[in-house]
Amino acid sequence: MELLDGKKCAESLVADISRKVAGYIGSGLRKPHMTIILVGTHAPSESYVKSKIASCGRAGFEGNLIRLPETVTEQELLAKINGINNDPSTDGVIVQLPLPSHINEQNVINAIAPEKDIDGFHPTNFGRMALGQKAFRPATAYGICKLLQFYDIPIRGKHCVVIGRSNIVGKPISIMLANDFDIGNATVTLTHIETPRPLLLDETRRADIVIVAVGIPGFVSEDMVKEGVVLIDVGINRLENGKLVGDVDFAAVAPKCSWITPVPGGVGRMTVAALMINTLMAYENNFNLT
Ligand SMILES: Nc1nc(=O)c2c([nH]1)NC[C@@H]1CN(c3ccc(C(=O)N[C@@H](CCC(=O)O)C(=O)O)cc3)C=[N+]21
Repeated sequence: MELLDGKKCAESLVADISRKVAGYIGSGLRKPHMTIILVGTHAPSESYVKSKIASCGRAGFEGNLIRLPETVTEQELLAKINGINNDPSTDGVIVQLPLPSHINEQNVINAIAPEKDIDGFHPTNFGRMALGQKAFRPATAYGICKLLQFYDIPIRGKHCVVIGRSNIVGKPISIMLANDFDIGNATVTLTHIETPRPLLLDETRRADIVIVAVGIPGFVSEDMVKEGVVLIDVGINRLENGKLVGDVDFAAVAPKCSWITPVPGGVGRMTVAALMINTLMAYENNFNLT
């Protein structure tokens, strides 16, 4: 069993980005600029936002955090986004999810200018991604692709089983793995929490690569996978004792895997790295650098 080390891979990608940025700044351009909007004070969001801002610092980006109160109205939030859309000093914007229940998340995502949507959540980017056009790829799915590439994990011709059908992870990663223009050309089954158990087991036990994003600690047990599987754990679950765990019963399942992502230090790190890649792309688009 070997670890797919998201921390190491992310650090290497951010080092590449910072070299490019140093070159751009050396030629007189401003820094790439990521803006994050955080509504309220949801504790996990605070921690994710902190790691994004820290990553901006390491890459030579400007990262700024706009805090809005929990009580902000949808209209006020949309107005703020509109202001950032029209501000040429910001290349990319993230509205940290989840939002308070009185705000419709899809309305907010739809309000972000597609050319600043470094999360890759806007329908325009999702559609362009699915169709093989230039797009911001959804950051977690893109980060997983980068991690598989970094470790030279073969994808072509493999049987991949994705568990979880969210718009931000399960759906896009299943498309990207199957596409012939991403890292793709895999054969993919998209399963989810309502997949009948026997059908789910049939799929996961045959899978060469399993990607799980359901948000349930210990969901993937040892009996669900075959010997030598590549296991990508997207879950981030905080237990009552404060420990961070994924969706895989790591101690029991890891010995069966050829490769597995740890939590922490796996996919979470890659999500942040992918956001940095997307921000650099937004910046390069703005300055016609590629
Ligand atoms: N608009 C939006 N874009 C996002 O990209 C987004 C979001 N909303 N909402 C929440 C999820 C989650 N997410 C993570 C980011 C970093 C880590 C990360 O760095 N995790 C560290 C540990 C973090 C810790 O210790 O708490 C690790 O896994 O090693 C994890 C998860 C981004 N998300």
